[in-house]
Amino acid sequence: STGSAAAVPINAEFDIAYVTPVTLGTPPQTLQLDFDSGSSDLWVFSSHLPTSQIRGQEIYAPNKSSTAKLLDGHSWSITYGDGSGSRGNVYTDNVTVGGLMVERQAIECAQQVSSSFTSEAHIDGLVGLGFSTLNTVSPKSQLTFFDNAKGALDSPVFTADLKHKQAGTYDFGFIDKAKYTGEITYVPVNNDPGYWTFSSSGYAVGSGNFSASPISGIADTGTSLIYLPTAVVTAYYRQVQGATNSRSYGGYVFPCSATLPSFTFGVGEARFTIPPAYMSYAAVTPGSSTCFGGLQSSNGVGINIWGDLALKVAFVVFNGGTPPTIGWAAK
Ligand SMILES: CSC[C@H](NC(=O)[C@H](Cc1ccccc1)OC(=O)N1CCC(N)CC1)C(=O)N[C@@H](CC1CCCCC1)[C@@H](O)COc1ccncc1
Repeated sequence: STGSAAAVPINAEFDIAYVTPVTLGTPPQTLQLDFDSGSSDLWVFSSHLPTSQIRGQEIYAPNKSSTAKLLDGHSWSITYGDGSGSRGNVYTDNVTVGGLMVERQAIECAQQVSSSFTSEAHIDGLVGLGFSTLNTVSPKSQLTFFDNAKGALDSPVFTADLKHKQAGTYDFGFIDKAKYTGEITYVPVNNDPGYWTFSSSGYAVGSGNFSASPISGIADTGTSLIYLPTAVVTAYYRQVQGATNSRSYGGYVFPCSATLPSFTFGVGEARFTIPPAYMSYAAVTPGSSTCFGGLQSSNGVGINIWGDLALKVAFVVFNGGTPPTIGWAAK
């Protein structure tokens, strides 16, 4: 079997996250979920949430689904890198993504979400696509949608074709040759503790020379930006007039009028260049002439992260075979 579903940017201006329609239960309840290769819980806004924590999101009501079953005595609680979090109880039910159905998928129903989730009306929950070792359900941890689907897939892979300010796709079980050009460069994945961790072969700032120093980081569809070591980040912002690392804004900012260099990263012999226009994010406050950089330091995060900003200039194959690998191709 295979599946294919749209990845739609939630913000018309900046690609800060992408959501994908997912149907849950019988009769089907459709929610817009953020597919996140940086975590491994499938959780949703639910009928178990206080209404004060729901502001425009769609909810999943297990008691309205004839195929929902309570996973008795199980709970979950998760905190993300940006400090947001949620927790609740667990049901199993049918979950369908782009024509691909998994029966008895653990659906983690939120009983509490942090304020940043309440204020993000476009995200009704997450589908974790990291390795199942990261799943937070207790006392028995649960499998991700991908791990549950894997055995039935034509090939044990999913691919991400994210785009700038337009809908892309997540495909499951097959590699669509129409979505990329040239060859796919595969590199090893270290899935301990459970991220899609791979080694980039180096980077270049603008037209500068390529620095061939390996950078270990995670391929993370659930993170908007790129978080890399300080040496890389300072080399980049040294080329940006008026750039500063702002404590108050929590990262590198610069005048929105600044001329930005492109940023190139390597995967094996392959090279991927992020154009200058993609390297600036929202103004720090609406209407401000100070903009937030797409490249930030990983110092405060603890791991290097290749988020949507890097993923959207490539076609990426998450190969869940043995051993797992990750493939990057131009498009
Ligand atoms: C440095 S990990 C920060 C990262 N969260 C982001 O990237 C959020 C995404 C977002 C959220 C809500 C609206 C719009 C965008 O966006 C921003 O933080 N920003 C974008 C906008 C920009 N102006 C400021 C910075 C993050 O926790 N991801 C996790 C998934 C994420 C959680 C929040 C909801 C959306 C999905 C996940 O993959 C990585 O989990 C961990 C990473 C490292 N150790 C532990 C966990």
